Amino acid sequence: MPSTGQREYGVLPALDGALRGVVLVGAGEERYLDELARLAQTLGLEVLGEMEQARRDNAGYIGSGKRKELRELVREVGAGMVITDDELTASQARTLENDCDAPVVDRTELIIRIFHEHARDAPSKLQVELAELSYLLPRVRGMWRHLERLGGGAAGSAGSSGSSASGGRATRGPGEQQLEYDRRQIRARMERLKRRLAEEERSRAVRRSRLNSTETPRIALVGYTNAGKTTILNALSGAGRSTKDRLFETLETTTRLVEPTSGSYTTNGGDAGPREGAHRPAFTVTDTVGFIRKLPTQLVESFSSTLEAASDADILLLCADASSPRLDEEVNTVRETLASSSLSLNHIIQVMNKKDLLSEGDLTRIKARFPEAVFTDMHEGYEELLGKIYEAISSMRKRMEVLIPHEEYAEVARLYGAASIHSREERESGVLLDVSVPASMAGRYSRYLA
Ligand SMILES: Nc1nc2c(ncn2[C@@H]2O[C@H](COP(=O)(O)OP(=O)(O)OP(=O)(O)O)[C@@H](O)[C@H]2O)c(=O)[nH]1
Ligand SMILES: [Mg+2]
Repeated sequence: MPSTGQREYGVLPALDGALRGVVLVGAGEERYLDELARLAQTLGLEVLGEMEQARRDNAGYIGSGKRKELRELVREVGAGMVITDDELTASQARTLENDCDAPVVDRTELIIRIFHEHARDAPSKLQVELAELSYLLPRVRGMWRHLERLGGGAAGSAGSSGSSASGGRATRGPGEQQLEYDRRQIRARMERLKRRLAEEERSRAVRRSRLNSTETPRIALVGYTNAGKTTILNALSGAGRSTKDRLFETLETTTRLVEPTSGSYTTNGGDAGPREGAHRPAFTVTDTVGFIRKLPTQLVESFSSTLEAASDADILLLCADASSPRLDEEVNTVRETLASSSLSLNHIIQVMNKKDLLSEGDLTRIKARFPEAVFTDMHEGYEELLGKIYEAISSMRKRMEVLIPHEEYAEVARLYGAASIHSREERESGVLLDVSVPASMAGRYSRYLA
């Protein structure tokens, strides 16, 4: 198989350097070229032009007149590639490619490529490869030509024997037999990947059940891509996870333990700080893969761990980029996706991040619309957020005042880490504690009720 410069798990060839200048095309009532541009930039592409049409054309995405205009535009700005804001069928892509005389990449392929670039751990890589193959399968015929154009003639399709990958293919394309062979190879590879993912899923389920059996409250950070979830995880836990101004920077869930003394946050007295003798419980925070509107169905598997984390969580932090011009839609995309996966949304804390990018006027307006939200930025708001988290943890717990005899000190020690301790007082007969304990521990301590 010819070398395409792709990584070993890759299916789509690396984009040829000459194609890096692109023209974006959006058709239909819902068009989001600003977001498409950010997706393109995340891949290092340069947007040279844009074209929109309110009506979607069945044959070639945009109408035939527009396709001619597009051809002109592509030539005029010297673009190497066209990117559409919606997924195209193989025949729509072919029509558009022919008429505008440039390779066409649709929104789905673009997002899959970003996932490919950003996948770091083994499960993410498997999921991305599966997505690539399921995208490729119905497009095998067109792909030969498409891959060749994108990869500068060095295309090798997934699982292909490579026998027809050389010589003359540009004009003739592969024969029926070769196509059937390719499809069979792709399906076989997909089956293998699914089996491996199922194994991963089983071991993940074991890990989850182990985690779920502990008393430690679980918090999940979910939200639109680029909202600042990882930034908040780092701030709360002192983790040094990568945050970049790229879409889908995080492609794997990760869980950190936040202990009252850990992390880069400090409780410097003040109103939000705990009282004398008070002790806040530890909790775990899970960072997840971001959401996006019109999520390619091929990538749903990549979000399963996000949805799992969300459904396991006791408290959800819904993060939004408050400075986004499409704030409402982004909040709704996240809420609707969660609602449609029938999660119980008991404890939700809405976090409006990137407060520093808001004007006074916008801040006031958004506060009025989301009165319950906590506003954060890289410098402010984490104390308030922690306060809300502990409030939610307490509300899931039973508050009780207990007097534990000194000789049973081990029972006091057990409370630290698992319970919120609101106050502690040494008495002659023992330690008097005002605590909120997880419901599962309430029975154990009821014998000490003061
Ligand atoms: N100005 C400003 N930028 C922020 C703030 N929080 C995060 N950012 C930046 O926004 C970008 C995205 O932040 P991340 O924490 O990676 O966002 P994410 O939600 O984890 O994104 P994905 O993993 O891609 O879904 C980074 O460049 C951050 O530095 C903030 O409060 N203010
Ligand atoms: Mg992230």
